[in-house]
Amino acid sequence: MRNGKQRSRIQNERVLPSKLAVNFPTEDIVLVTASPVIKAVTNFKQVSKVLEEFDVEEQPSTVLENRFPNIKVIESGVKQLKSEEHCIFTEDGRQHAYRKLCLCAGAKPKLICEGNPYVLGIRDTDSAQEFQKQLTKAKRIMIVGNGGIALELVYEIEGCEVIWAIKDKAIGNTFFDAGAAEFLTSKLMSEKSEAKIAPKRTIYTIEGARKENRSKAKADNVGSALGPDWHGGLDLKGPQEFSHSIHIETRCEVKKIYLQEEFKITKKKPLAFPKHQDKSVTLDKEMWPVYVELTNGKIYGCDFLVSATGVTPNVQPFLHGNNFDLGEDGGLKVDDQMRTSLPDIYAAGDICTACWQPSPVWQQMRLWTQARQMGWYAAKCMAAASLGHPIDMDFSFELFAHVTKFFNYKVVLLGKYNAQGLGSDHELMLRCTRGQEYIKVVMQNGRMMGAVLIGETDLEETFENLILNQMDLSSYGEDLLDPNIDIEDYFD
Ligand SMILES: Cc1cc2nc3c(=O)[nH]c(=O)nc-3n(C[C@H](O)[C@H](O)[C@H](O)COP(=O)(O)OP(=O)(O)OC[C@H]3O[C@@H](n4cnc5c(N)ncnc54)[C@H](O)[C@@H]3O)c2cc1C
Ligand SMILES: NC(=O)c1ccc[n+]([C@@H]2O[C@H](COP(=O)([O-])OP(=O)(O)OC[C@H]3O[C@@H](n4cnc5c(N)ncnc54)[C@H](O)[C@@H]3O)[C@@H](O)[C@H]2O)c1
Repeated sequence: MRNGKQRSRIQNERVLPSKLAVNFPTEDIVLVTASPVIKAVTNFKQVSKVLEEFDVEEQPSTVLENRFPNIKVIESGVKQLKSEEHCIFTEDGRQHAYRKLCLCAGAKPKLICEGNPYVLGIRDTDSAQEFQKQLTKAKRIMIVGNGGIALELVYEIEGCEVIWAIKDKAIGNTFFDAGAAEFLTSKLMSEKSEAKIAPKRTIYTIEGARKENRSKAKADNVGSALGPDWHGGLDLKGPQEFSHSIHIETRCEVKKIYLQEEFKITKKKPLAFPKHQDKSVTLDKEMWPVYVELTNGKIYGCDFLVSATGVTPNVQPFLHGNNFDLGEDGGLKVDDQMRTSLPDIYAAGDICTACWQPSPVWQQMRLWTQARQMGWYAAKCMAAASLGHPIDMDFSFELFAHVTKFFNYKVVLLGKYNAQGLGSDHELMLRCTRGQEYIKVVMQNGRMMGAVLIGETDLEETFENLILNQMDLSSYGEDLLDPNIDIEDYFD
């Protein structure tokens, strides 16, 4: 790569080409993308050692090309990879040789009923706009799934009845335990129930049962995925005059979706939208385009469904003829240098499955933050490999750290925030002020392993340090969460 004539061709990922372009100003860096726009990270803020906050902005590819003259953007989807020949074929009929390649083709929504026109997925700008368009005419929709997209939608949608069907007993299972879910549900169900109660320390067991004392817990081509605040520019409003109208069906999945004509023949009885606090069951007289039968036996009519049921890595265009090792979740397995199992091919972001021995307080989640960090680190690894230099694992993989917003609360997740993989040998400590803050820490052998911080707690930096330095905190006991103790001073 030292010779300017040799080429390094890189698949998509905004961070990665710019990092390479800086490292190798005399090389050709080629960004091949199916998307007509480049997603750029803007307003980047390093909140603490590992926590980052940023916006994501769509920019024309010329912005990148003007800024880095050795980057060339090719706007065409990759339809085939021939790894042995070190080349890719794009939909515009061209062939591109590479010396090193990084695959960053993201993921696709994993829909509950692929191909059904009444089941929408949300991934990119086009699918979000299609959803918005359909919503303007919808009187009732069903949202299936209990992760990031569902949490954002149920809070944002107005003027349309929403039936939220979740597999779990509490909301937001990919981010929260039952305690945090309860804190958020009260906000969702009544924006007015903001009355503060005295701060109270409570301990939750893994099952979420409340105890007053500390206890051992038993414990096709896709566009770029939308980024933080993706709904900010969309008016998620149905045609009706009310703001929120949400009914949650817990512990159920979708059993069958019927079209109107098909449903009429079944003679099954759909339920009306349950009105707030009305326990009586009423049958629905209205006609709907689709009817959804849930595994709990209930049937609801609606205009359409949103399947917010996770993602699957977008590996398909690259598999034919290439013997990649795949992870259990279908991603391209990458090692601690972001290398796939095939020579000179790296991968980063949603498409890959991290297969290195992770730090005890890090796990992979398909998030913008990790896609950015992986893209950055993959570029470093590619550069180091070309120069024959050794490279250490990037610091950002020492600790899982994610900052986001749910229900208008700032949410910070650190380390093993849901005690993932810790077994039953851990304790949870909690401080909660309804409508204001929810703080949970996960402790094991006196060490802090993870934390959930909801609201403006100002604790992220201190907790991040405590998790990273694995200090023995046994002697501090419950003082750790005492609202009258300034914990930052404590550990200075
Ligand atoms: C609605 C929504 C909201 C989200 N909100 C957040 C959030 O608030 N915070 C957060 O951290 N994460 C969020 N995420 C997750 C985050 O967007 C993804 O984790 C992140 O975008 C992954 O980055 P990536 O570069 O791996 O993939 P992507 O951003 O999906 O980029 C993949 C790129 O590859 C291109 N591509 C695909 N196939 C081909 C091909 N065959 N040839 C050429 N190019 C191809 C695509 O056009 C795209 O440009 C959200 C996701 C969604 C869907
Ligand atoms: N603020 C944020 O950080 C944020 C916001 C939106 C999306 N995202 C990310 O975008 C991606 C897509 O979001 P998402 O919400 O679709 O995925 P997700 O992984 O966050 O959640 C998927 C949910 O679907 C449920 N599920 C899976 N299969 C199901 C089925 N057959 N029936 C019913 N439920 C099922 C899972 O239990 C889980 O609750 C994820 O990587 C997510 O982390 C992040």
